[in-house]
Amino acid sequence: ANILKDVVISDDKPKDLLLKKHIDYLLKYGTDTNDFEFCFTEYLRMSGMYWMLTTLATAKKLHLVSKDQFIEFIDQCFDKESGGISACPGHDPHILYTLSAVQIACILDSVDRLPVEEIVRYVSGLQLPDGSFTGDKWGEVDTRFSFCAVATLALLHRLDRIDVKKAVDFVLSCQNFDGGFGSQPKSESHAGLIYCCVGFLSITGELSRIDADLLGWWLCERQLPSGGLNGRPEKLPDVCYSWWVIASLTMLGKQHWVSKDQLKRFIFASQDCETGGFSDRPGDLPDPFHTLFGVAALSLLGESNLLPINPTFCMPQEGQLMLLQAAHKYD
Ligand SMILES: COc1ccc(S(=O)(=O)N2Cc3cc(-c4ccc(C=O)o4)ccc3N(Cc3cncn3C)C[C@H]2Cc2ccc(O)cc2)cc1
Ligand SMILES: [Zn+2]
Repeated sequence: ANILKDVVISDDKPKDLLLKKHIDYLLKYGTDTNDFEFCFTEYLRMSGMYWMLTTLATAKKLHLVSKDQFIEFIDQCFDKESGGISACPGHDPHILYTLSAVQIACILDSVDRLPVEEIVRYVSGLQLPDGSFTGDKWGEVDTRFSFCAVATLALLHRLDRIDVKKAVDFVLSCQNFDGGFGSQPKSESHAGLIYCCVGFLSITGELSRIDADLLGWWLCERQLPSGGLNGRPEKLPDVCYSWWVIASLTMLGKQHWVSKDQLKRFIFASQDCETGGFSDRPGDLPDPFHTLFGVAALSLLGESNLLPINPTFCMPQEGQLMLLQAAHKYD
């Protein structure tokens, strides 16, 4: 008998969304600058800020933070020489953190305060002749960076500044026989990379190029008896995979292929009722990364009191954001 790796959810776990606790968890996070985890994650600080702000915006609590501190941080992380943005001052610029910074500026309605032309030059400079993208000057190629490139340029309305056709050809060359995608041609299918490639094809208007039924089947097979979703066969369920799989299925129009109620039960059970926040699975320590992806997945599943979130950009929908920002203006 094959040993199915899964978790058992004890009955004392939360059965609904403890939204107030998550807001308090995020607002408190990073106030204690000696906190071990806060220091350990300095190298991803810009992304950590995007994860926190997107959660607050989706919970309609953006008014609890002052936008200037975030815009100033982006300015301190802007690398004039390359036009790229780093995770924190003094670190090397990278496409991951350039996207996070542009997402933060969009959420705070401050795109006009970004060095747009320099950022566009940085991103388009990372495209290789075969259409693929490197993450930074050190040259690592990964389909994650193809997604970051088109997501950044689409948010700045500058998609015309790269060779989109070649970029699409490269991503399609990373499609596997199981319908999934990996980080490079011939790499193993993985839910996080499938999200990046489906998102990339959605932004470039080429979703019709993939076999949605074959990929939809691979994605809904990620659901386990606990209701949780894993990232690959034989792996444990994890809240962040809820987002990668559900966002991909939603973009493919097949969200109904997984059991929504069982998935919500797994996500609710992954909340920490003491400190607030979501962990990767019930009983583990929470972090801002899993807190965003737990709230974002619940938003896609129609949870009340949450703004609808865009499955491709993992940001509140444009219209909702403008309403929120308008309200923010008159605080
Ligand atoms: C705790 O160990 C890790 C391992 C990998 C990373 S990562 O930067 O390569 N990354 C994002 C990530 C972040 C956290 C985290 C803890 C505290 C904070 C503060 O904001 O953020 C935790 C995990 C994590 N991972 C690892 C992971 C998640 N679920 C299972 N695992 C093994 C994801 C990882 C890759 C990544 C995914 C999306 C993204 O936008 C950026 C990076 C970070 C911490
Ligand atoms: Zn995870």
